[in-house]
Amino acid sequence: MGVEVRVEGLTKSFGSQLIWGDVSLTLPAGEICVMLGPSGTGKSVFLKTLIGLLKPDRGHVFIEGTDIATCSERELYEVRRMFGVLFQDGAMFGSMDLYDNVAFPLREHTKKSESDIRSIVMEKMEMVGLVGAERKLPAEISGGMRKRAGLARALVLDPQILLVDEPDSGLDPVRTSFLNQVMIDLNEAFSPTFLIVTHDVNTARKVPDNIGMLYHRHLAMFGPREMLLSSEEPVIRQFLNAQMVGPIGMSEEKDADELAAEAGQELPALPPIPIQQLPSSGMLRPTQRPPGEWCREHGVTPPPGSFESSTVGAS
Ligand SMILES: Nc1ncnc2c1ncn2[C@@H]1O[C@H](COP(=O)(O)OP(=O)(O)OP(=O)(O)O)[C@@H](O)[C@H]1O
Repeated sequence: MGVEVRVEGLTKSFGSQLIWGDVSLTLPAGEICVMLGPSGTGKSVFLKTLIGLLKPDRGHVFIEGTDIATCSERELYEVRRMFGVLFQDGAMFGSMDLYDNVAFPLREHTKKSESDIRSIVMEKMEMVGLVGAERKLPAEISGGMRKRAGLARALVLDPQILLVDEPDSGLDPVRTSFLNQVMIDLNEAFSPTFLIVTHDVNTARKVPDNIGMLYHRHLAMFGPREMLLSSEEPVIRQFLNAQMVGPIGMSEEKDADELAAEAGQELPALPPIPIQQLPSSGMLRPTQRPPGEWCREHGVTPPPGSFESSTVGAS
């Protein structure tokens, strides 16, 4: 079962460049969260700070009572064992075949026998649909397979928190959907807490329980999927609907002239909220809420057509 990650007042700069300031949010135990944001807003920096690879200037990251931001190297080493990380390019060792790549954390961090390692590696390879490709080198397989191999490797130490950096980068929409389905099924089976960083609006609209958005050096919003998909907040609305009209410009923020030119332009209506993607079992995951529940509980009228099966693919 996954654990909660509580972030309080987190601030990170490089020299005089503030990346983001005063970020507070809670990744609920066992839930799937997505972090969005225009390029360069510090999503990867956020992931690296959560796992202690980067030190924040201020603030805290609490995981089961340990503050990653201030703990000792020894405590950090222990807490890191709870994490599985899938980096953007899969971060495979080019000279090792997939089997050895996936076995690597087990050989590094445990004293397991080679036969135990074999059964764990093969179990994870099966979960991600890579049985038969064990002896391939990373350069011999497609980008989608490399991502799945990276995911298998992130799983071998049975992580309670999975951080996934842009699973869709370099993948076509069909392979992205397959990879999303693998992550949803893993969450159903083991309930690790997921944080997925992505640009892919389609993934953000259909996969997570919660969505966050970094913009203009702060966390613009974080909350349940239905809250953000029904939000009229201009930045959230523009990004989640991939529109050009709104405060976000090519170089992050539009200037006064660009915004003045847009004044009076009618914003397109909010599209329907799609049904959240189910695991392959067709049942709700343990932390998944029925369609429309958040809207009903909060008296929010969702856009027309929301939660109808015909909107499953809407993005
Ligand atoms: N180690 C570092 N030293 C100095 N600056 C850094 C470092 N790592 C990242 N940055 C800067 O932090 C900013 C945010 O980078 P980051 O890669 O987190 O953005 P991102 O939102 O993940 O972008 P993208 O969506 O394009 O991947 C960038 O301006 C980057 O140059």
